[in-house]
Parts: sequence; structure tokens; C-alpha cells
Amino acid sequence: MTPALTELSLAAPAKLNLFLQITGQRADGYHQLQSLFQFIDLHDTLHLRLRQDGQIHFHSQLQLDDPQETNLVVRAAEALKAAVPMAKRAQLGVDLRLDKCLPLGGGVGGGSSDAASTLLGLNHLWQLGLSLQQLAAIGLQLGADVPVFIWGHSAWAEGIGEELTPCSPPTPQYLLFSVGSHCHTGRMFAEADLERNSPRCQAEEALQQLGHNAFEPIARRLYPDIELAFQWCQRHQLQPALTGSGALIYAPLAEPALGPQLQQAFLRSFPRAQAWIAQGQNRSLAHQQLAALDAASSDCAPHPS
Ligand SMILES: C[C@@](CO)(OP(=O)(O)O)[C@H](O)COP(=O)(O)OP(=O)(O)OC[C@H]1O[C@@H](n2ccc(N)nc2=O)[C@H](O)[C@@H]1O
Ligand SMILES: Nc1ncnc2c1ncn2[C@@H]1O[C@H](COP(=O)(O)OP(=O)(O)O)[C@@H](O)[C@H]1O
Repeated sequence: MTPALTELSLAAPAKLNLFLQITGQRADGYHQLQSLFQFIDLHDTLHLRLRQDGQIHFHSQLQLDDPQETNLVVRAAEALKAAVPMAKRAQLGVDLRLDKCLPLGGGVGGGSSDAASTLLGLNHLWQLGLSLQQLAAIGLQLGADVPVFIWGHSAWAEGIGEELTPCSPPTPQYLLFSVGSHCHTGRMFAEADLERNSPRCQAEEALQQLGHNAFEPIARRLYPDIELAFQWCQRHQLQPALTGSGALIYAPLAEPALGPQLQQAFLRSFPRAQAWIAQGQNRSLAHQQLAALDAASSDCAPHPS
């Protein structure tokens, strides 16, 4: 029999919203949207190690703005444990360490991805055998963006982001910029002039309008540095777009060879900014790693004689 793993490291990749429009609002205030999600190869890394004493311990350099707030990694681990029958819970302990790289509140879903990788990793390590559907339902309680990271495939999203249809948009390299502004998701959704009644469309139509994002005019109006970054990109023949509710801006690279040059030029114009070159991926890094683990363990499994 394959020996059970006692530790595991898993990526928690970022996402981009290649298209985002809002089509209505539910009675509870949450907005209905249509969005095209794609992953990129920028990621946080989560290290998980089994504990025998049933405790959940967490370590990270990341300080959340609100010291009262519990990190989504811990909330995910607790939510998963709570979903397991009481009799099994006493043995389910873990040391969790998060190496945080993704910018906070940037619209790349780092917190949601950390939560999803926690659920995926613990399901494996604790040998719970929950389905992706069950994990996505637990994840949805933590944030509207968590399910897409659980399923791990680029997707056309509807509802509040949890009704997902896998799709495979083009996977260019992107330039990704952070000019330092933070857009608070709840506040962006609450902005009075947000276009929240767009007519619904089909995924195929969205693929013809890549880069459309209902939050873009608001982010450009509220944050002058975001406006300046859009103008810089346009002057450099890039097609910039906002991801999520902001504040990061991405632009597909028509000529990947020019990426490093454009990245340096941007940083010269915006010395306090950050800029990355990232590869679009239709399968999340976390899922690629889990598939490699499964393949390795089936290689180790005894062959039927
Ligand atoms: C806008 C998007 C697009 O991918 O991404 P981000 O910019 O956050 O990455 C998501 O819909 C964000 O999802 P997520 O970041 O998980 O949001 P949540 O934590 O669930 O919600 C934060 C707050 O935003 C508002 N909210 C969120 C999602 C939604 N469909 N309607 C809303 O009105 C609610 O006020 C909620 O309290
Ligand atoms: N592990 C985490 N990483 C990032 N943010 C977290 C985490 N845990 C809790 N949060 C909270 O979630 C908020 C949104 O985080 P994040 O996912 O980075 O935003 P976005 O979805 O806009 O990229 C943060 O401002 C923070 O308060």
C-alpha cells in the first residue's frame, strides 16, 4: 500500500478576470456577474505538515490590515475540519506555513487561492476523500472566488462566481502591474456609478471582448495612479485591463520578447510600482501539482499480478 504523505507543499496561484460584467444584484446585496477566469503562474506557496495532536497551527510573515481578522488559510482549515464527522476530528491537526508573494487586494484572488489550496492540500493530507464539488461548497462560504481555484480550470463564471463552466481562452504571457493602490472589493461593489445591469451575454461573446471590466472606469476615476498606468500602457501599444475589482492591471504581450524591456520601462516611470511577467495557464499550478502527486502514488502502487 502507498505510504500516506505527512507533508506537502502546494502553490496557490493568482487569477486574472479576462472579462467581467455585472448583470444584477441578489436580495442579499451580492452582485450577479459574468466573468472569464484564467490562472497565471505567479503564486503563493503553502506548506502543510501533519500534526498528531489535532491542532491547527499557522505561520506567515503576512500581517493583515485588521489584526482581528483571521487568515483565510486558518478559516479554510477550520471549515474543512468542521465538515468532517465529530469522531474523526481529534486526529486532524496540521502545521500550515504560507509564503506570501501575491499582492493583497489586487484583484488576483490571492486570499481565495490560499484558502482553496488549504482545502485541496488538507483533503489530500488528511485523506478525507471529499469531492471537488464538496470542497467548492465549503470554499464558497469563505469567498465568492474560492470555487474557481478549487476546480482549477479556467472558467466562464456566472451567479456570484460559483457557477462555473470550464473553458480554454488563449494563454499569452502578460505584463502585470501594481501601482500601489488597494481596491477594497466590498467598497468597489458599493460604488454608486458601477454598471450593475449589463445584459447577459454568452462566453463566446466575452471571448471577443477580452479585457472588458465593469470596475475599470471606477478604479481609474478613484485612483489617479491607476489612470496614469493605463495611459502609460496605451502609449506603449499595450492593451491594459483591470483584474477583478482592482487594483492590478494586466496587458497581454503580443511580442513576449519585449516583456523585460517594457517591464523595466514601466518601473522607471513608476518607481514605487511592481511589475511582473506572468504566463497565462488554463490549469492551475495547484492542480498540476496534485495530478503529479497522484501519478507518483499510482506508480508506487503494487501492480495487479
Ligand atoms: C470581484 C471579484 C471578481 O473575481 O474578485 P476580486 O477583485 O475580489 O479578486 C470577485 O467577484 C470577488 O470575490 P471575493 O473576493 O471572493 O469576494 P467576497 O470576499 O465573497 O466578498 C467581498 C464583498 O464584496 C461584495 N461582493 C462580492 C462578490 C459579489 N459577487 N458581489 C458582491 O457584492 C460583498 O459586499 C462582499 O461582502
Ligand atoms: N491569506 C490571505 N491572503 C490575502 N488576503 C487575505 C488572506 N487571508 C485573509 N485575507 C483578507 O482578504 C482580503 C482580500 O484579499 P485578496 O485575496 O488579496 O484580494 P483580491 O481578491 O482583491 O486579490 C485582504 O485584504 C485580507 O483582509
